[in-house]
Amino acid sequence: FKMSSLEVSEEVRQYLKTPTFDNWQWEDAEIMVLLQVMYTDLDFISTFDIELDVLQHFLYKVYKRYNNIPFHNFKHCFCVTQMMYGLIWLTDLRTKIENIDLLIMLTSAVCHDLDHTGYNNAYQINARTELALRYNDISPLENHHCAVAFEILEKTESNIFRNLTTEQYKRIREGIIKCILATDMSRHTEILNKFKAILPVFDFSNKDHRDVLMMIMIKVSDISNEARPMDVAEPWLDCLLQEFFNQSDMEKLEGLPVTPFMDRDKVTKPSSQTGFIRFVLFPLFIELANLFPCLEQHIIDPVRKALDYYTEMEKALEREKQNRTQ
Ligand SMILES: COc1ccc(NC(=O)[C@H](C)Nc2nc3c(cnn3-c3ccccc3C)c(=O)[nH]2)cc1
Ligand SMILES: [Zn+2]
Repeated sequence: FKMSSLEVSEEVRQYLKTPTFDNWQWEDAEIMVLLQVMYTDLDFISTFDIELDVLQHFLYKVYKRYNNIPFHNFKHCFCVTQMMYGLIWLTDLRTKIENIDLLIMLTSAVCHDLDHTGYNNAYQINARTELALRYNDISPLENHHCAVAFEILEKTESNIFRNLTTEQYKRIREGIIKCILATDMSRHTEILNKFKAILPVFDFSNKDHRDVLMMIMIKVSDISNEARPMDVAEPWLDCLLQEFFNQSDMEKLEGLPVTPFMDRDKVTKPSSQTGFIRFVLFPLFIELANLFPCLEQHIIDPVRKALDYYTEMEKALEREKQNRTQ
């Protein structure tokens, strides 16, 4: 199935800018074209002199370097990139920050989980894997995702930045490293607190402020499944738990410490989500909505609905358990 970017209707181009976009309706080949459309519709092709065949080469190399695992696969890369793309349009960010920072944000989202193996940093460190050894236990996965991104960009035929100045390339490389490394959830509180501290005096002309905002935006995009309609979000939770259970099964086999929220004998779907939404998702989304109030209706209201849905499911499970024990 070959869908050239010319065949994407105006209706799909508009739908692609909304957080309700349903990734499950599209095949990988179509998703490749939708990613291309994002670079085109943000005017990156003309602004940064990106040749279409180089962009296609880049996206194809990226596609090949994502693995066939339940959650951190190419479809996740698309969801994160599509959410980032939607946020850029919803917040009208193009009028607030430079194009080169938008290019950094979109490209970071595309590359942010490259060659993820389905085993998180805790596993890499506990199992003393090659990645943990190579990166001295410091965000081994995120360092690897970023290194793979620049391996792809080193090749002329897939280097979408090849027509930029050395200065521009240096700035893009610094920005992509910052954004991808920020997706390590062990740094969640550090980054959120930095953002909270500058919010009252946020200044778009301050580079440090923009850097923190870019990290917050990729973090929001990365864990934003529950901001999507339930029939788009729920399958993602099944995929996530599948990957988590694969890891905890392996940890049990290898006698390694097991993370509680990954243990199939301890986790239920509602229990993993109600805590995550209340203590991780809401605080993060609320801070971003403090800067862009329009996001309240687009990403906070849907998450409130998701919390109600999982809270109800949790109560139903509780009632069922009590009936069984009586
Ligand atoms: C502070 O570090 C954390 C905090 C929470 C979690 N994960 C959870 O609480 C549970 C398993 N739920 C969850 N985790 C999620 C979601 C989306 N991404 N995501 C995720 C995936 C891989 C690694 C980390 C996270 C947060 C989601 O909708 N739910 C994982 C890491
Ligand atoms: Zn991710």
